Amino acid sequence: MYDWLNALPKAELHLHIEGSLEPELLFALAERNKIALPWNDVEALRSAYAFNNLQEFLDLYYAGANVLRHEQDFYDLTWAYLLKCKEQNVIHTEPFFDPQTHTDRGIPFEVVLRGIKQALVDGEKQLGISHGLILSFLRHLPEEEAFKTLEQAMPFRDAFIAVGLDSSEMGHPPSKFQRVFDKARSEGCLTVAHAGEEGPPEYIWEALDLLKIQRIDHGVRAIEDERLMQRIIDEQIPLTVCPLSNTKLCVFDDMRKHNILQMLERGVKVTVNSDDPAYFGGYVTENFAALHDSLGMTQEQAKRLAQNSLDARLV
Ligand SMILES: Nc1ncnc2[nH]cnc12
Ligand SMILES: [Zn+2]
Repeated sequence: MYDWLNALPKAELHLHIEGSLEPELLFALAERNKIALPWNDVEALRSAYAFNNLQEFLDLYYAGANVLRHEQDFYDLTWAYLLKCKEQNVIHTEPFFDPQTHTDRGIPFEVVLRGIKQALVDGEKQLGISHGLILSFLRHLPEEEAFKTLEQAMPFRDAFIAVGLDSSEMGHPPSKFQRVFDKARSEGCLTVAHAGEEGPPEYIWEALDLLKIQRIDHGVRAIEDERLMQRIIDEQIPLTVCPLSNTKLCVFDDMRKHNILQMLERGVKVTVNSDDPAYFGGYVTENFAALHDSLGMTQEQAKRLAQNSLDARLV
């Protein structure tokens, strides 16, 4: 089944490029950039990948990103991810990048963007993988900081297709960023947002009504609100679901309790994605395989999920 799932043509619509930083590359970049790490070796780092919630993961994810300093580092990170896409027949990808994770450490915005974008452009030419890059704001930081980031991004407007919203969800509702998203849309950006990962269904309503998003990232808690479910089904609003992430971050305590197939059968446009594959134990194919192993996903369901990902592309 793994090989069959791997061979399915698919798009990945929810992937944080910083979350594809494998421990081996992290150590290699630390050595190249002469950065001391708090872990003795790759195995010690990997064994720290045990999380009880989103915040515990984010603390390690931001610490790991500290080894990314130069344009070439961002290029190498993105290229390694694209090679994985090639291996797993991901023919189109729409990665997020978190500029504030880097600009807050003194890395210029353009260093980050140039490295990632050049790899994506080379990936189109050399690997035949198309892309649309998404600039994601960190929601635990103030609105003002997001405005500054959008301003920094404007000279590079052609390099990305959309803005998104990620990081610590609880206590940081989409409404906090309504004005930033208004501005981004006025500049021609499409919009997506993480909502309903740990946060309540109200955050999904806000993301739809205030941020006017094209797609919901995660959205698994929509199932708690029947009126919201009806809207998502009627309007065929895509959900970018990340099964391994959801179990690693204890959104579901067991893959057998995941609601993705229940949503699929109700007519929700759900897709399968890896979120932060280096931290959660696998790329897109491993996510599909987990649904087969734990939920009995059939080949017919897998085909519909893969087709949804191709249909839900922003570009
Ligand atoms: N799953 C996730 N939720 C929120 N922010 C993130 N940043 C990276 N991965 C994330
Ligand atoms: Zn995410």
